[in-house]
Amino acid sequence: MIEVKDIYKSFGDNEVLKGITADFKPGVTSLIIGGSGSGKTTLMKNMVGLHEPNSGKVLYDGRDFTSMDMQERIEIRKEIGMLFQGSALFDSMTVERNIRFPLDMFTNQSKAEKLERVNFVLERVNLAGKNDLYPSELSGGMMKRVGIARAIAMRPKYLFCDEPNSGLDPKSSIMIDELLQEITQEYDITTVIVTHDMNSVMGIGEHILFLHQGQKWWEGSKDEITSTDNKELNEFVFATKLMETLLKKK
Ligand SMILES: Nc1ncnc2c1ncn2[C@@H]1O[C@H](COP(=O)(O)OP(=O)(O)OP(=O)(O)O)[C@@H](O)[C@H]1O
Repeated sequence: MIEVKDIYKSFGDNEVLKGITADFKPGVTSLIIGGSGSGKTTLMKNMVGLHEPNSGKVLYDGRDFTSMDMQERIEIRKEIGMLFQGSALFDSMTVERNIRFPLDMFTNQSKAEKLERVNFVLERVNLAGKNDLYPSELSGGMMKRVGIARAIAMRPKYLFCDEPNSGLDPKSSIMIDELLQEITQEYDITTVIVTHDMNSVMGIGEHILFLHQGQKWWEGSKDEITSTDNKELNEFVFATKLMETLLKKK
C-alpha cells in the first residue's frame, strides 16, 4: 500500500498541492483525475521522488520514502515500475533490449534468466516473438505494451502510469486499460494511473481520486461517480458529448 499524508507542494508562489491525503491499495487500479493544472502529475511526481513535497509524507508499505536518503530510495525505486507518456522507449534498441534494460541496470541475473523474463513479460502483453523489432516498427498500442512489459519486468510492487493511453484509438485504449487492470490484480500491484480519459474511468476506475485546484475534491469508485452531486466533479465527468448523450438515454 502507498500512503500519501497531507502533501503540500508549491512552485514559487504557486501552491499546487494543498494537503492531499490518500491510500493506494495493492491489487487495485487507482486513477487520479482532474482538470488541466489541477496537480495530478505533480502529485505523482511527489510520490515517486521526482519532486520533493514542501511538507507531508509518502509511505511505501509503511516505509517513509520522504525522509529517506538517495541510497535508501534506490531500494524502493527498484520496486517501482513506471510507464511514461509516449512510452519513452529507446529508439536505437530492439524490443528485447528495451525490456531487458532495467534487468541489466538493477539485477545480477544471467543472460538466460533475463531472456526468460523478457519472453515471459512479452507473452504477458501479447507480443511474444517481437523481440527483434525496433520501436519505429511498432504501432502506438504495441509501443505502450512494450512500455508495460518493461515496467513489469522487475516484478514491481508499485506501478505508476502517466496518461497510459494518450494518442491511442478507443479500442487500443481499452486494451491497454484492461491489461493494466489484469496485471494489477494478477500480481497484486499497487497501481496509480494519471488520466484525463473518462473511458478509462468508467472501465477500470476501481478507486478514483478527483483533484480540483490542488485538493482532493472527491474520492470513490466508477459506480459512484455518475451519481455524485459534487458540482466540479460533475462538470468534469459530463464534459464530453458522449457522456451527455448516454445520460439523456438513461
Ligand atoms: N516543475 C514545475 N515548475 C513550476 N511549476 C510547475 C512545475 N510542474 C508543474 N507546475 C505547475 O503546477 C500546476 C499543476 O501542474 P500539473 O502538471 O501537476 O497538472 P495536471 O493536473 O497534471 O495537468 P495536465 O492535465 O494539464 O497534465 C500548473 O500550474 C503547473 O504550471
